[in-house]
Amino acid sequence: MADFDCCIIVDDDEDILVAARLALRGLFREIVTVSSPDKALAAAAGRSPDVILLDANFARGATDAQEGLALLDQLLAADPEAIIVMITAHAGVNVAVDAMKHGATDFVSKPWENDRLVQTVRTAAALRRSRRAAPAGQAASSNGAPLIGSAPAMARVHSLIARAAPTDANVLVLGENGTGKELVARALHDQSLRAAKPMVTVDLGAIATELIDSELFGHVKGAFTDARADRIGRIQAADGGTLFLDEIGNLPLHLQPKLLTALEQRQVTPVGANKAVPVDIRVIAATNMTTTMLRDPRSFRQDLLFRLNTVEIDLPPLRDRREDIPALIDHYLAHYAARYGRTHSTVPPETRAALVHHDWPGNVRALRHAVERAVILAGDAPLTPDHFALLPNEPALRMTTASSAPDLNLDRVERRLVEEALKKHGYNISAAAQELGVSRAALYRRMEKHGL
Ligand SMILES: Nc1ncnc2c1ncn2[C@@H]1O[C@H](COP(=O)(O)OP(=O)(O)OP(=O)(O)O)[C@@H](O)[C@H]1O
Repeated sequence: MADFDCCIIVDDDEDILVAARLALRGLFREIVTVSSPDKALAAAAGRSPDVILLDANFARGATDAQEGLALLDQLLAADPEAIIVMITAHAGVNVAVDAMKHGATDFVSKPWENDRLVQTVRTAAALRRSRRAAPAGQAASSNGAPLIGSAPAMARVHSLIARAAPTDANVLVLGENGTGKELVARALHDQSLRAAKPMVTVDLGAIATELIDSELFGHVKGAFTDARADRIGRIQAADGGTLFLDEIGNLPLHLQPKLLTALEQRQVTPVGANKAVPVDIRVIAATNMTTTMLRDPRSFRQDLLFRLNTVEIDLPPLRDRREDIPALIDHYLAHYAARYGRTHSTVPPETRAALVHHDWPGNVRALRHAVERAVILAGDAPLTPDHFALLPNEPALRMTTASSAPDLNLDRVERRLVEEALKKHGYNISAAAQELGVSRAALYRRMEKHGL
């Protein structure tokens, strides 16, 4: 089941169109490729795509991205909510910065790694989805999805967001996977004085360790074997706006002093460059590390922590705020019923009780997936706990026992393995993905598939 509806890819290079289509086909029900700028507007107008992947340069040999930026402006004028990811290439480092300033959501540099392309586009598409999901007036942020929750711990979160957002203070968001850390980051940015500028996300759990340095700080041509062109770092791309460092706990210890220096001196030096570039950013970081792990200097430098956590927002796990579960169910029920053309408007009381009683180790993300799955499976019949495929609260998962024949159903075995890996690693997605031998993005796909 593809996660999103439609992606439009605009590029004059057939090879890029084919490569991008192949890489992204698992994410979208429909992928439309367009090879000339003049057809892009019509393609977008008719479809309301989740993401438009847009090449910066069309005219052969052009590197100044004028055509791409002009088209970016036109697409955004036609749909100010459009989510556009710019494809930048041999162009100077400024193209990515310019694109973000013109309103692009993100950028990918050619040649890309498929996993990274998928991750970037998935994040962008999720942003589009959350913008659409926000009913007018309910949004916690000007254009983000609503952060639902009125339990006392959430009231504190809302109040901290409101107070911290308009300041330039760095914010550290703590919480288990799926508790809404990214949503909080988005709300902070949207309610900040930097809202009109980009929020650039770096998911440190999704980038291979050896690439983090150049991803954050950029590099100059020739800095290392694969550095065939200058590449802008994400810190620089966030200039004027917000840098969201997701899964900051995955920042390798040896790069922590470099980030600290960049934050203190407000400048970055791309790998291989001899000149620093000034940057003006506000940093929001998030992690699922426990406070104890975070305060352990063997895993995290305390001086960097001190820089990042001027304000700390602690998101409670869903099992500690069960009173919010009914509102979350209703919200996602309305959302998915509309999406799949179903008539469900409520969840019967006994089903609701089972959902409130469930521990939700995957937190709100898992609840959201469970509701989507139930809406799909139930058709127009009343929703029962079975439709939500809840696993017992106390895990008693056994692969096989001597007395029972092994269950070799591939789908169920996969679900069990994913579930076991998640539990073993306390729902740390990066660690579970590593143990399973798949990328983080691939693990997310399987979690969604199995409603975990
Ligand atoms: N309070 C909430 N109200 C509505 N939806 C929520 C809430 N919290 C989380 N969600 C939804 O749950 C999903 C996961 O949220 P999000 O990505 O922000 O979590 P996260 O803590 O950043 O997860 P991870 O650590 O795994 O990256 C998203 O689809 C988000 O919209």
